[in-house]
Amino acid sequence: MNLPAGFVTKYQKLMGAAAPDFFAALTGSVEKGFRINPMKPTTPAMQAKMTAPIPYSPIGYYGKVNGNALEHLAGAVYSQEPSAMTVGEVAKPQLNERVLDLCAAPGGKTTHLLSYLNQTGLLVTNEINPKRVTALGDNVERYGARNTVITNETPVHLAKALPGFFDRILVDAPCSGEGMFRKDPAAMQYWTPDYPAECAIRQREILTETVKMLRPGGHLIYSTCTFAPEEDEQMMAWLLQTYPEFELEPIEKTAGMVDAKPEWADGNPELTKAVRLFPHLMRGEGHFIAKLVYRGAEEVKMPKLVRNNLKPEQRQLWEKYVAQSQLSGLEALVLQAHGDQLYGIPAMMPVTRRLKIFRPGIQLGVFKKNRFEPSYALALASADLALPKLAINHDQWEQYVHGETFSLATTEPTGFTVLTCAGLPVGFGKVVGRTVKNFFPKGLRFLATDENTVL
Ligand SMILES: C[S@@+](CC[C@H](N)C(=O)[O-])C[C@H]1O[C@@H](n2cnc3c(N)ncnc32)[C@H](O)[C@@H]1O
Repeated sequence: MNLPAGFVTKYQKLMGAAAPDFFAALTGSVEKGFRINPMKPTTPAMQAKMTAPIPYSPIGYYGKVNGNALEHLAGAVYSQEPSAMTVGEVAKPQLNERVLDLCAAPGGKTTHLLSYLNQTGLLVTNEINPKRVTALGDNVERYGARNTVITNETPVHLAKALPGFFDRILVDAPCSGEGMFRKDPAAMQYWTPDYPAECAIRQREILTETVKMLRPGGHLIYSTCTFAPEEDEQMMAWLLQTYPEFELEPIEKTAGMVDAKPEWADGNPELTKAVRLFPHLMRGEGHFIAKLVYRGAEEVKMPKLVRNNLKPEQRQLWEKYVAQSQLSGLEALVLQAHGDQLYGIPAMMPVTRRLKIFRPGIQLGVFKKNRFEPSYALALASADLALPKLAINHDQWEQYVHGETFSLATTEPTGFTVLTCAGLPVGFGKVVGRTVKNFFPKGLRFLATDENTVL
């Protein structure tokens, strides 16, 4: 791998004696990792893989997972390079907080935040790019979140709609991606000596809107996967100068993390509280993270919250399904029909008419003529819900994800049933006697074999 010449010249100066080690690491091999989803059961295959814990994350492990494996498709594991896991650990929300992940696709940090919210509070997860928001939706659905609203908005629009609203905001900023050179060498093609300064302009615009959305005492976590001081220390120096009501909070440094470098910005010693992750000092690709607290005093009046909007006949169909399936655990959600789709909206979500909402909550199912059909998303979010469940083996799971109808050894109660494999909910089937009709989403079907689904 040939690093861009301008990059080498710049970092020879900045890194000094450490430059050869830094460059050598950037041309070395990529470090892989995965997180487990604490809201879902751990399968034996996961246990067997969880041999090398990541020291700074209780849910992170070194190693690679297969995207076709049962555990990945059922949202029990998430593939994430180890240094990216520091962001979720630093951001770590408290239960019941209102959290915004402003630059969220494909959802690595979002799923990490969800692990700590544990179905409480509210996560508004936003992606500006309409193409990338789909992947975010898929990952949130697989993860089984019931407390999440997905928006497809600009920071400007969000700040207008939700001023002073959030307890915690993560800005995992679009950046020059120098920490991705090893993982994705194509990132080097975009790099020019001016690129970090161009990215910094956009980051300042994003942060200018972000600060408007925090409550007094709220936390802002800013991260990049680049080494460029313009986007890291200099961005935080600018923020502290421009918004004196923000203070940096210290981040604990372990496993090779080092203090951020005031000498790469305005010399403000406070900047050492932020953290740098370099690939020659730790097992990961590289990141910069800063955590700030907002000391402003002005409370904003909380907006009106979402309300149920079901028509009487829709309510009846839903209540009939709840009674038949003895479903419980969703009582806290606000129910809204959008067309024929039923959504469960987190109760802490305000009414925001002007926002582009990609998914207003968890999609619970569809109203069909005279009946309600539960959704794939509900099955994936049902690990801790009371619903009819039926254990299937791995061979049956392979048939299921291929879209086949399959048979059971015994007659089971008729109706929509969450199928579980190795304890993990994998989707709905409709049991009729000894036959399971297939409700695995058509767009996700694939030919699974014992070989291509090994975790
Ligand atoms: C570093 S990536 C996010 C990675 C994500 N947090 C994760 O962990 O999977 C930055 C994201 O910011 C988005 N973005 C680009 N320009 C933006 C802008 N002006 N405002 C907000 N987000 C932007 C990009 O589309 C991209 O998805």
